[in-house]
Amino acid sequence: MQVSGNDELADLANIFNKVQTSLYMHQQQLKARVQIADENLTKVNHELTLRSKELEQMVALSQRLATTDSLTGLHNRRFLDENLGSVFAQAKRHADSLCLVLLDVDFFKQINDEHGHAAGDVVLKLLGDLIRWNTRDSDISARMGGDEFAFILPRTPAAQGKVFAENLLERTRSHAFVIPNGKILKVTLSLGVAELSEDIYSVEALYGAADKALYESKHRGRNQVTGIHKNEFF
Ligand SMILES: Nc1nc2c(ncn2[C@@H]2O[C@H](COP(=O)(O)OP(=O)(O)OP(=O)(O)O)[C@@H](O)[C@H]2O)c(=O)[nH]1
Repeated sequence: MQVSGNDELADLANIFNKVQTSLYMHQQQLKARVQIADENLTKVNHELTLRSKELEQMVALSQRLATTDSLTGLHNRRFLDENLGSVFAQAKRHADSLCLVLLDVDFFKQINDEHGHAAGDVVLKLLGDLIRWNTRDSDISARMGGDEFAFILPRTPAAQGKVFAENLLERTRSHAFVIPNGKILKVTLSLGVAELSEDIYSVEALYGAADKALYESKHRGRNQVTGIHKNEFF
């Protein structure tokens, strides 16, 4: 506001101008503060996004670790058990075929006793690699503990399940297992293959059948595959 003269009106105009200037400065300061706050908020948002991505990755990693066998890198018993229930229910509902295969290394205790626990571990790890190379992505392979492994083969009838097990046995027995002292070991397996049939109503019954077939392979002299269908070995 233009100020001229020296009367009360001029005083008022001077006061008005001072107030206006002060308001303007306050406004500029506020603007600067808002801008800083905005920038800080953007930084915090960015940081939050990074942190939540890290958290997601950590959750995924811990889930993977909880369902992975650390020695072989295959799935563990927990993963297989968690999945068998739903695969079993789906196969029953859609009348699909399904095989459960159980595998046990022959005379594994002898390998440990003769060559040491570390050599036994190497054999299990190499067997894990053979298993990984010889199973389909749609199948589930797991180390159940010790020298025992299991496989869920969805949409697989008994005859095909047996071929899968026999191929794995053949590849294992023709493989040279090199242990840390440089020696080469030959390894054989016993396997049991159970097919889901009308007389099997539960996951436990399917396990029981596969276990019975595996035991039969051991009983018949190991280094072989036994199938079971409706309580008959084949
Ligand atoms: N190296 C190693 N050995 C293990 C591990 N877990 C279990 N074992 C050993 O695996 C051996 C399993 O032997 P068994 O299955 O009882 O018997 P086996 O000698 O394989 O005999 P059959 O199965 O009857 O042919 C035991 O000596 C266990 O101590 C492991 O993570 N690493």
